[in-house]
Amino acid sequence: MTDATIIKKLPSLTGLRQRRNPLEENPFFHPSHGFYINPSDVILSQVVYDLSSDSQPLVAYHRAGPRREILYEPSSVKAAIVTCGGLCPGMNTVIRELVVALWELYGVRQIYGIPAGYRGFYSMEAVELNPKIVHNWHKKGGTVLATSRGGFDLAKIVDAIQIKGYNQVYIIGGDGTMRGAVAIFKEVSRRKMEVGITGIPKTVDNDVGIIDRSFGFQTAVEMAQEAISAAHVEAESAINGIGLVKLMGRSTGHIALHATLSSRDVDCCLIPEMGFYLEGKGGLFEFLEQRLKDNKHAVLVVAEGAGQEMIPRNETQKQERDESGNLVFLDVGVWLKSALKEWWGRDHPGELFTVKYIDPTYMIRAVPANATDNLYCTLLAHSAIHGIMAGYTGFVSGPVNGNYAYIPLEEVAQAKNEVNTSCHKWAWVRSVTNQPDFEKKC
Ligand SMILES: Nc1ncnc2c1ncn2[C@@H]1O[C@H](COP(=O)(O)OP(=O)(O)OP(=O)(O)O)[C@@H](O)[C@H]1O
Ligand SMILES: O=P(O)(O)OC[C@H]1O[C@](O)(CO)[C@@H](O)[C@@H]1O
Ligand SMILES: [Mg+2]
Repeated sequence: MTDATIIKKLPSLTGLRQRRNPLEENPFFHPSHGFYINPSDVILSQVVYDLSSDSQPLVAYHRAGPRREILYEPSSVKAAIVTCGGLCPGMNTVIRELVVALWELYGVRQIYGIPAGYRGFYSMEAVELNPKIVHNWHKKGGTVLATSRGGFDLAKIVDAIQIKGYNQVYIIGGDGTMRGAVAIFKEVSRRKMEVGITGIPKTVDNDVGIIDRSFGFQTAVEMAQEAISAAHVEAESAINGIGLVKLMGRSTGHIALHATLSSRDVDCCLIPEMGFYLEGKGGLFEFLEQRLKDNKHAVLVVAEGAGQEMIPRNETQKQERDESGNLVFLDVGVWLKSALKEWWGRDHPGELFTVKYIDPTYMIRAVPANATDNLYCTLLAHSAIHGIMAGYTGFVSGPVNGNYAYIPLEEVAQAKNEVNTSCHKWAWVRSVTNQPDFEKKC
């Protein structure tokens, strides 16, 4: 650690009295040396350095985990848990583990689920939760609490937190949710309320930055394999067959990229971070023409956000947004399928050709988390609880270089994890598929 190390400070509650962590007395834990995390323990944000270049300051985050001293008297805790945005494998596991760990580790007895996302704070009755109620939730896809987009009314939400007396709020959601959580955290601080606010990043697209990856992502990639295999079988069993699979990924192509690398059946992977074009030298049609000549079939994987700028839109479609304000996308798979058919009919009249389009969109996210993601969700929930019990607020827990860290919420809300098309991973995709370097023309 050098003088140039920047340690990302976390906001803390100030009006509560320090007390011993009740884990000390918990019959299942025998806190040994090293069990508690020192407030001075940090995780470095970067572990790869170029020693030949000028040294940059090191950036470090506080390490997540139980603290010897905490700020809440467990019997005074009234916790609220909310899930917002789209579904993601593992949401129920996070809820379950928050409830079970608050109850079992810290002895908290007042735990409430807020139904249907942010709007639920002020428009619906909260549900009382305990370990019995949530015991098998980790085996279910979706979120038992229900979720929604939109409905973010800051004043009403914070009023509800104040009136109901919640003093710990666990917010599970994606980038939009995290931006909302920042606003709640700031308003709660402005009103001088002693309420811990923590975000648990959820995004099947894996588009949240700083953390290594988001929960549910690996499950989604695994689920995508079935669609790609089916597309491959369909394409192989036809004359000049093309299997086309559209995968989630609004503005990032992580699912498409990882599914492509895992499958090895994919001939071309199209992602939002890399523009592509259809006609002419180096275009998609020329590439597919050659693949069909060589292999008699081809498999295309396209992320939903890819090629959006090429799809013709009417004026209404140009303006269309979902309840949260996200642009509504047109179906790139449907557009691509029709463009492929038009191309083949034009350039190869009378020759057999088939495009089988598979859209497993919701099937890859509306499933329970796999074993790896379930474990990950558990560690996230535990980290969040330990942090909030210690009095931190306005933070997010997540793995940074393999270790769990507490990251300022504002930083996470702003950070975006895009596929870096100049890095090794994308080069690897191109070496596996041998697809064109569309960037040459784009
Ligand atoms: N800038 C913002 N400020 C306050 N609230 C926001 C903001 N952006 C989005 N929200 C709210 O956050 C919630 C979830 O947002 P959104 O629907 O964009 O999903 P998300 O959290 O990004 O998850 P995902 O994109 O992974 O499905 C919604 O209730 C929305 O109103
Ligand atoms: O149809 P919904 O629920 O709005 O969700 C669709 C979006 O949610 C995500 O799964 C997460 O943002 C995106 O990949 C997708 O565009
Ligand atoms: Mg989002």
